[in-house]
Amino acid sequence: MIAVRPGSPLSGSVSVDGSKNAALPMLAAAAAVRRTVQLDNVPASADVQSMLALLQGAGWHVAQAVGQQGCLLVMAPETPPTAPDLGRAAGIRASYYLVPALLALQGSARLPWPGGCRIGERGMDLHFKVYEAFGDRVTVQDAGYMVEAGERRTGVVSLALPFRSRGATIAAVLRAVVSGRALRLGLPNLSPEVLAVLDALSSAGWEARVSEQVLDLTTAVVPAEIPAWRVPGDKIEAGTLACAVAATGGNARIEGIRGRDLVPLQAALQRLGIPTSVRDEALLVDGGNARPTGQPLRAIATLSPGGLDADFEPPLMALALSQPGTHLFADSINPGRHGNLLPQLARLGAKIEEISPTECRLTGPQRLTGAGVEATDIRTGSALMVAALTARGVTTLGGVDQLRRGHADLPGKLLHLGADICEVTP
Ligand SMILES: CC(=O)N[C@H]1[C@@H](OP(=O)(O)OP(=O)(O)OC[C@H]2O[C@@H](n3ccc(=O)[nH]c3=O)[C@H](O)[C@@H]2O)O[C@H](CO)[C@@H](O)[C@@H]1O
Ligand SMILES: C=C(OP(=O)(O)O)C(=O)O
Repeated sequence: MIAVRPGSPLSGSVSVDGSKNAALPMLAAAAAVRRTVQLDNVPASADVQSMLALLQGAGWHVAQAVGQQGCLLVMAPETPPTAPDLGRAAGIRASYYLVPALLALQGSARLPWPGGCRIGERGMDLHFKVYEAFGDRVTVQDAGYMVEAGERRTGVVSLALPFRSRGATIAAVLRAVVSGRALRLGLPNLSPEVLAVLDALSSAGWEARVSEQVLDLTTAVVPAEIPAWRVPGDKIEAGTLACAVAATGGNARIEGIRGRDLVPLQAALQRLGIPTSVRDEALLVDGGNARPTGQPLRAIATLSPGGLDADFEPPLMALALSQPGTHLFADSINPGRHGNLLPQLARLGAKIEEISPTECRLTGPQRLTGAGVEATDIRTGSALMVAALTARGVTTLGGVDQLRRGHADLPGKLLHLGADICEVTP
């Protein structure tokens, strides 16, 4: 468990780790290109460890660079292992990113339904449409699904998604990579995580052109040198730390980010009257000079390019509890998220009006009181830590394994900024 008590305003500098949600598809992309790839800034979060174990279980060799934390070499197997071990696939959502690499390696991919955060129904129908567009055969069973590679074909594969699914966009891109075919994908997801994969592939012989409506992927000259990819800094970890700093009225420098990934989060903080700026890959949060506006925050999760990532919504909700105004929150992308988060915030005394299972409204500032709470998913855990920093008394957070799935050490980073936080054994 983690125990959190309110204390002085957070201050100082802290660096974020690489993004878990960018590292996962980048590792799958490294597997899909079937050549040695170097990846840097790979976070040590539990889901990333599971992905590495899956790659190794399927025959890839993963070598840790000596003395360089977070720097890995991913090397493709010549032949598939006789008994692949994909036992951890049900534990993470992103196991589905491995389908294209497995098709290239062994002609089929049999996987359990993806796990990850329990935040509502999480379909794979669009992934299956992608594979069928490439001529693959998909079979679904109670426990999971199987994709079998169709006959080798040539020519451009053209399809349009009905909505901008991040997972289905990555599936289409990586399936194109392993088949060596060009892709024209309508209504792609253009989140920083997808763009990070496209950027990485550009150093491995693929060229992507994107507009809001279409993603075109074509082959280009394959460079001889080993592609070296860098996982972008975790925008969600940075946003969570920014909310924590702002909630305590502190000033801090959050390093290791790309400014463009944080624009929607900065817009939300600005609306609340909390000044932020980006300089030299650092987000500066000036909570000490906040001028609360009392304006309503509208934190609506969206898959649209440049919109608010769903994973920013929980820490913003925790912050908004301390900010004047009536604030609205919605996440229809992850329909079970509010069902996890709201009851836990209620244990701290938060009064939140549920308009529907995916929309809610709250009026701040509210006085919270420490209590025993549970991290029922990654972002519920991190949001509860933000809320606990302003709650009177001690908050104990259980379910820390959930938190660690997404962040190698979020409590350590808060501690570094001066939070009164420690691990306790119940
Ligand atoms: C590992 C990872 O990066 N997870 C992120 C990813 O999740 P995830 O991979 O679920 O994101 P998608 O954009 O693919 O899915 C969005 C929604 O569409 C649904 N859907 C998706 C594909 C499909 O074939 N059928 C279908 O119904 C999903 O169940 C989900 O409700 O993006 C979410 C939205 O930004 C984030 O909250 C998650 O943290
Ligand atoms: C929902 C998340 O992850 P996953 O999709 O892997 O469950 C998350 O990162 O908050």
